[in-house]
Amino acid sequence: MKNITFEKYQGNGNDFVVIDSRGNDLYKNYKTNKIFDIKQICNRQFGIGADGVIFIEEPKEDNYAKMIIFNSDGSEAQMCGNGIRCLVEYLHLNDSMNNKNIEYKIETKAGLKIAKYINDEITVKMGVPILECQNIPTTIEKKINSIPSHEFIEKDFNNMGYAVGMGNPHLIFFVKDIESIILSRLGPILEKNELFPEKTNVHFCQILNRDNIKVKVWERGAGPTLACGTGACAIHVAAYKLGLCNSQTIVTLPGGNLKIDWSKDDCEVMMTGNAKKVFSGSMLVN
Ligand SMILES: N[C@@H](CCC[C@H](N)C(=O)O)C(=O)O
Repeated sequence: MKNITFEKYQGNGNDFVVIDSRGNDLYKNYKTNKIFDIKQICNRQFGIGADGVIFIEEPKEDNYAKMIIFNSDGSEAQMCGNGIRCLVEYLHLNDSMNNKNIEYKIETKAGLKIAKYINDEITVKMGVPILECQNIPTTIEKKINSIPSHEFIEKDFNNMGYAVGMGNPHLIFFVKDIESIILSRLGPILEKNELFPEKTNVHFCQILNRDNIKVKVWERGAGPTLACGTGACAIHVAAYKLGLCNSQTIVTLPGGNLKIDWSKDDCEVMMTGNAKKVFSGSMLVN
C-alpha cells in the first residue's frame, strides 16, 4: 500500500480531487495498473467525494502544465471549464506563482487553453465553439426524438435541442420556466441520445434577460452538478446565435455565476470565474 497526497478544489461548487503527477508516475500507474478507482474516490459516502478527478501532468510542449480530467463515473472528458480554473488555482498556490498576471498555458485534450488572473478572478480562453457537434449535421438545431412528448413536464417545452461543442459535447434546451424541469428524469435519457455517440452534457436554460441566463446542469459521466464551465460557454453561444442575449452574459448556475463573453464565430469564448481550495489530504492506494 502507498499513501498519495491530493488537494480538493471547487469552482462554483463543481468539485475535483487534484492529483499532481508531475515528476512522479501516479498518472502512468493509474493508466496502466489502475492503482485506484476513480468511481470510488468520487463517491460521496465511500470515498473523498467529487464530480471528477484531475491529474496535472508535465506538458509536451513549452507550456505550463497538462490537464487530464476524469468524470466521477471514471470516463475521461476532453475538457472542463471549472476544472481548469481549479487547476490554475492549484498551480498558483503550490508553485508559488505570486505574480497573478502570469499566463498559464495549459494543454488539454481539447487543445491549448490560456488562463490568467484578472482582478482576483481567473479568465480562460476556452477555444472557438463548434456549432456542428459530433455527427449532428448542418445547423446547431436538432429535434430530439428520444423522449416521447408525454414525458415533457411543461407544456411550453419543445424538444428542439441545440448542440454546441466546446471540445466536449453539450446539448442545450431553452425553456420558459426552469423550475418545472425535473432534471433526474430528463438528464439520464438525453445524456445517452443517439445523436451523441460519446454521450453528451445536457443543459436546461431560462433566459432571465439579455444579460442573464439561468441554468440546470446534467453532466455526462457525473449526473447533476452545481456548475459546468464548458456548458456555460456553450449555452451563451447558443443563446447569442439565436438572438436571445447580448455578447456578454452572466450564466447563473446552481453553484454561482460565471461571466461569458463571445460574439464572433471564429473567436474564442472567454470564461471568467474563481476557484477555491477546499482541503488537502492523502489516500491509501495499492
Ligand atoms: N464540469 C465540467 C465538464 C466536465 C466534463 C464533462 N462532464 C464531460 O464529460 O464532457 C466543466 O466545468 O466544464
